[in-house]
Amino acid sequence: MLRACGVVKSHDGTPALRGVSLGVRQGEVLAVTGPRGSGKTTLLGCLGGLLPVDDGEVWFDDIPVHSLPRAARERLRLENFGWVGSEPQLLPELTARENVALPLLLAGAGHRAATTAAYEWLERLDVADCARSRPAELIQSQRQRIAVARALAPQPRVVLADDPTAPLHREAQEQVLRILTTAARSHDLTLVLALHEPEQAKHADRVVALLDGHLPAPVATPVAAAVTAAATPA
Ligand SMILES: Nc1ncnc2c1ncn2[C@@H]1O[C@H](COP(=O)(O)OP(=O)(O)OP(=O)(O)O)[C@@H](O)[C@H]1O
Repeated sequence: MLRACGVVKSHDGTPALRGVSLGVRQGEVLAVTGPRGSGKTTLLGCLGGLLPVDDGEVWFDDIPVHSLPRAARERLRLENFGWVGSEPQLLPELTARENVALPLLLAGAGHRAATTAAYEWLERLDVADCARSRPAELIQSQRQRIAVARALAPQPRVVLADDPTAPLHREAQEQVLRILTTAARSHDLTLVLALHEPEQAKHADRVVALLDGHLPAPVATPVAAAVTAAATPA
């Protein structure tokens, strides 16, 4: 449902993607791993219509994202894509619950339905007791859980999560990744995760590794890797 074909993208002359092709199936959890600067954020930005590509194509179902004018790309993004960044970007003047309810209200939900759904997502993310607090009153890991709730609440078709566990300690990282992947599987969302730590990719159905803006070779899926490891004599 989401495809990049030979995508090339530079930032002010700095090459970030040098001809990347990959596809993501509906409902798939794909992890993109790679060292700092390998192009993960740029790839997610191009897939999600945040960044225009310099060359190549990006398709969302049968929609050519690469050739949409900016306003149409923006609309497509708002209607279909959720984004979780490595830094929670919440509106400071709104409470946690209002932050999560906002995209639902913007999509046309009634006030009561939006605030009820927002509270349920805050509960799932284990931050329901923060519902009435404003971001400045909360710690970074609580803000990040709220940002995850905000991305999931409208149940977009695709969630792009760029190093979503960066501000969290190890135990919370595990929990947030599990919530993201479980929500994806139970709601048939497509989830693309950019991850620094390759071991976090165990939550994904498939893993690809970016290096210097290239996708050198497919990496074994966690299942295939486990089978290979089991078949290899110690
Ligand atoms: N806004 C920008 N201006 C200039 N260069 C940029 C910009 N954003 C990214 N780059 C460069 O593009 C390349 C790819 O960066 P990108 O952020 O996509 O990689 P990444 O794998 O997500 O890195 P990180 O893990 O540090 O987030 C890097 O060389 C980076 O320095």
